Amino acid sequence: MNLFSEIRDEKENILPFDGIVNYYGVCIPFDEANRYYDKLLQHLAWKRDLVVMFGKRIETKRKVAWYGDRTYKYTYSNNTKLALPWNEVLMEIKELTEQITGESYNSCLANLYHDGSEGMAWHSDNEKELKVNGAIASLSFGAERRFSFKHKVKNNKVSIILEHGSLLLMKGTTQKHWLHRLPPTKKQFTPRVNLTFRNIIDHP
Ligand SMILES: O=C(O)CCC(=O)C(=O)O
Ligand SMILES: [Fe+2]
Repeated sequence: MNLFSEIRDEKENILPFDGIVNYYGVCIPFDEANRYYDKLLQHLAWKRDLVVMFGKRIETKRKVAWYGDRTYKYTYSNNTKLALPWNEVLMEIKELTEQITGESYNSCLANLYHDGSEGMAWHSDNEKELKVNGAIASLSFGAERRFSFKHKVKNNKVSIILEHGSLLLMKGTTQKHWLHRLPPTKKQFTPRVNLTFRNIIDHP
């Protein structure tokens, strides 16, 4: 079954089962979202990411930056990152996200896609450092892009367009049962900034 949906009702779960994903739509007014977009491009410590593809470590064109309450370590693709301290713009957006979603977050992974040729392959955010079944809030700025979910066993698919200034919340057992990705597209030529607010388990 291939289910395509663009749902704006914040109360509605866009997944049919085995997880909860709420699309809140545009939460940040256009001018405000523009201001954040410019600030994020300018003030985040953007660096190319490392991924493992066909057993090889590859540097991506997509850039990332990672921030948190403390210098948390986060390891994926055999690559350990240390969180940087929050800056002003991220703290402002984090507080806004906490108000809207009613959840709290202690870290943020930021992604910068320069154009539609850059995306992110199927994965779930289930690294050992992340709180199990913790809420992950995803904010989008700049170019609109499609975001897709695929069930790990049943192959159900759900897609949504992430708009400038929008918020998507993944929670419950979503990461356990579903993969997600940002597919590349030939239809976008401008950058997109994505912020995913998460909770890292704070080991003493
Ligand atoms: O860019 C996005 O919308 C999603 C990014 C993502 O899935 C991640 O950082 O884990
Ligand atoms: Fe993800």
